[in-house]
Amino acid sequence: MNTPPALDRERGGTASSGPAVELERVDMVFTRRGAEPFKALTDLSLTIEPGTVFCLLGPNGSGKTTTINLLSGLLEPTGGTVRVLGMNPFDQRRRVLSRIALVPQETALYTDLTARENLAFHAAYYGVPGARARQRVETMLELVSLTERADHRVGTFSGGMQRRLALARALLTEPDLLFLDEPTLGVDVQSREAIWNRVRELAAEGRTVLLSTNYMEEAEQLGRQVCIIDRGRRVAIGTPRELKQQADRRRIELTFPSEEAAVEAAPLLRDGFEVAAQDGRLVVTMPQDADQVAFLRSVLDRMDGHRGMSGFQLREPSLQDVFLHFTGRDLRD
Ligand SMILES: Nc1ncnc2c1ncn2[C@@H]1O[C@H](COP(=O)(O)OP(=O)(O)OP(=O)(O)O)[C@@H](O)[C@H]1O
Repeated sequence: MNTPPALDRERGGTASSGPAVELERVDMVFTRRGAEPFKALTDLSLTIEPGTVFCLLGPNGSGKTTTINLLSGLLEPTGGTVRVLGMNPFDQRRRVLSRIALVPQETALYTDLTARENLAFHAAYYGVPGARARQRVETMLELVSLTERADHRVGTFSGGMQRRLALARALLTEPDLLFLDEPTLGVDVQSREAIWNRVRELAAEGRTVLLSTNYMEEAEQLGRQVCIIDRGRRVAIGTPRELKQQADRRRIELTFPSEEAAVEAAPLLRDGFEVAAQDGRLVVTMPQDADQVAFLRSVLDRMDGHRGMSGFQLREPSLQDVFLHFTGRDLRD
């Protein structure tokens, strides 16, 4: 990027009533001399509505960064169409860049400069006028709780603090659309909470956020919509709730005072139930179309008279179960 994109919203105006992002049947094949072509994305379609948080959930190497690079105009798809705020990001890169912000995995901060200097430099580069820039820098430092460390060199910051500063930098220019590539990878719990809260606020302000992650909890906490990708293909898309309904892994957990008590009770359910003993619990998986109440009753009937059982809980499927359901593998494999 040699010339900063102008921050002229009027000039960059587009039909803002449509989706913030649209990918339609996108393929991305990388070719390198002497190597077999590699298909990083296959037939990927998704739509992101404005003012929402959209999570792209997938394991390492599934194509999340490639997708973000296509949306930022850094790559041109080898098939299909990509539209960002109604524009083609590869052909209209300057206009798209004036409306979006990208927080890549590598934060690319100036480690010899202080936090405040990093932000001031970025604001100047993007042409934010002086007085406005000074005010925005202070507001952003405050927002990511780095005011007290504002005059410390960034090289002395933890990974989580650097991530927070990178997010603050991205927000200086008040983008309509943010791409966050695994924003909490390896960060401490406080920074993670701060980043999550900020992402929620961004959507509440009407901005659109695309966040890539391989943490299911993050997708569940933040995503209005979640798209699960695996090996460059979309395997499922929907709200966390819709995805979990499809996963069909509702379970009843029976609790026991000890591992031995659980193991001892397990034979009562062996016949006709899918049951596993885990850390002082028996986990009984419900068949797809089972009526919840009738199923619970039949499990408890079987356990009737078993003195050791201390309680039970109904467990909804997790996004981990969803991934397993659609791919046959664990997300962490
Ligand atoms: N320029 C490139 N040339 C060749 N292959 C590439 C290129 N960029 C990415 N890939 C390959 O495409 C696949 C998807 O990579 P990508 O970085 O998009 O995955 P990711 O889901 O973001 O993973 P991670 O969480 O590890 O960043 C990987 O197998 C990667 O090696």
